[in-house]
Amino acid sequence: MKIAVIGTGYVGLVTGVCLAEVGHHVTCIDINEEKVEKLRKGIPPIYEKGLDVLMIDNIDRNRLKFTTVHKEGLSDAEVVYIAVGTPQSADGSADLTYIYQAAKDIGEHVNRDVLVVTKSTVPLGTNFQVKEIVEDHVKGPFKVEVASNPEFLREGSAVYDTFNGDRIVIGTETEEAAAILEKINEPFDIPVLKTSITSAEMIKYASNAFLATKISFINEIASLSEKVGADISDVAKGVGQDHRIGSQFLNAGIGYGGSCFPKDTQALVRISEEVEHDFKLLKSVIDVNARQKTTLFEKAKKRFGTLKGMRVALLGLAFKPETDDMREAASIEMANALTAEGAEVIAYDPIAMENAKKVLPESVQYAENIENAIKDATVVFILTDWKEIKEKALLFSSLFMKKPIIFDGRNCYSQEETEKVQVEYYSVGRSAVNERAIHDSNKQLAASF
Ligand SMILES: NC(=O)c1ccc[n+]([C@@H]2O[C@H](COP(=O)([O-])OP(=O)(O)OC[C@H]3O[C@@H](n4cnc5c(N)ncnc54)[C@H](O)[C@@H]3O)[C@@H](O)[C@H]2O)c1
Ligand SMILES: O=c1ccn([C@@H]2O[C@H](COP(=O)(O)OP(=O)(O)O[C@H]3O[C@H](CO)[C@@H](O)[C@H](O)[C@H]3O)[C@@H](O)[C@H]2O)c(=O)[nH]1
Repeated sequence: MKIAVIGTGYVGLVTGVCLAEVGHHVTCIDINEEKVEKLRKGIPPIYEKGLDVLMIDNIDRNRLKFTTVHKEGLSDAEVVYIAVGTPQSADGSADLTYIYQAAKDIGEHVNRDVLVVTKSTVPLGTNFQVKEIVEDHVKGPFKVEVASNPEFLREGSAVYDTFNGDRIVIGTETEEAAAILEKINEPFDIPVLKTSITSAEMIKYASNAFLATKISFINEIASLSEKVGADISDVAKGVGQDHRIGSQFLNAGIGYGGSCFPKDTQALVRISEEVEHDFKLLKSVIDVNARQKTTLFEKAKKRFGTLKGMRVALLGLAFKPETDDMREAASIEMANALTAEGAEVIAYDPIAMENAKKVLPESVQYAENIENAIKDATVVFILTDWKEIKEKALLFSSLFMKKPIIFDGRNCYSQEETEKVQVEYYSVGRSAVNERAIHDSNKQLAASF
């Protein structure tokens, strides 16, 4: 099939590349010339495992093209995917500016009957607006159909997820439109759920809201566990072994971040308000997450009194491992709080440092490896559970720091391992380790700054 994809971000690029991989002829369109220039050379502008190989392969096979000229990609396309951003507006709702512009672009440039498929996460009713805008701008007697085909990929495993998804949701007004999308997706061999457009739009928000709820729930249990002396790792394991609950998304930590959960939970609250529904549960999920983001910093404040003048190592900057995405990363709030406190921050991330430099305070310094980040530091904060950080941070802290102290926002280590290497260790939902042994000497250390 001849397919156009508008937007080459995490979703558009992965979708375009994977559709080409299963045999479709795909043109990806983006307004960002620099991005398209890179893409044409086979260089993905994002870090995503396995994407570069598939991209180059499909460019070579002439099944995948990139352009900034909408007409080039749209005039001949039978199916057009919209995968532009839907960022959070000032009032929390989804900003649909890019969606409306993409719909206008489609209307102005298509030259045949077209099926417009929305992959972007959009509020209920948006697909009908897209249809209206496209119809208002088409320059011929072309039939316009729309479909909601929400995307469930996770950053860091986006290619894998596209070929191994749990379901493909197809929301359409007609059986014909659904049949076209089923045919396109047939090679992926993933179960298809056909629904109305509105239900498909709701499935995406409900899925993200539910996963965010699981995280805030386990973080609340973690806070409680700390107070009553339970261990959240054991608690989450025991809870998750119940198949009705499931073990995934029960990792307590410094809260959820990223390009989706924060904005999509806020957007769903706004969607609810528009129909006069007070979504109390989701509002609490958001509040708990906001509080969770500050817990590690508060613990450190309690431990030291002040962090003024201290050299603090931040390990892991991306919002999660295996991505260079800094959107709503916990490191942003932490770096801001530490800098405001007067701490000297030295940061390390295996992949996200270039992106981090654009959003972290200017005073933050960057180390080229874990060892350099921690060797002169008084305290280490772990914010992203990269494999490399999990493997090295504890050992290196015990070897290279004078009095090793770690605040771990991702529970990377067991209590036993930290006890063994004599590291003073604070995590989430578990009691502190080696706290008393060196507490007093460190208090004196803090007082000397
Ligand atoms: N990132 C994820 O993991 C993920 C997963 C599932 C769903 N989603 C949803 O998918 C959508 C896209 O997310 P993303 O992270 O890929 O966005 P992104 O911001 O990384 O990329 C969007 C791209 O669209 C381009 N663009 C904007 N307007 C355009 C236009 N008129 N014509 C051509 N290109 C245009 C931008 O230049 C940009 O490159 C959002 O609605 C998001 O909520 C994202
Ligand atoms: O047990 C957990 C699991 C995740 N997180 C955090 O939650 C955030 C989101 O993680 P994850 O869901 O793995 O990453 P995303 O790439 O943001 O993917 C989510 O958001 C996408 C965009 O809508 C959806 O497509 C995916 O299905 C959905 O998982 C990150 O900050 C994680 O650190 C936790 O704190 N504890």
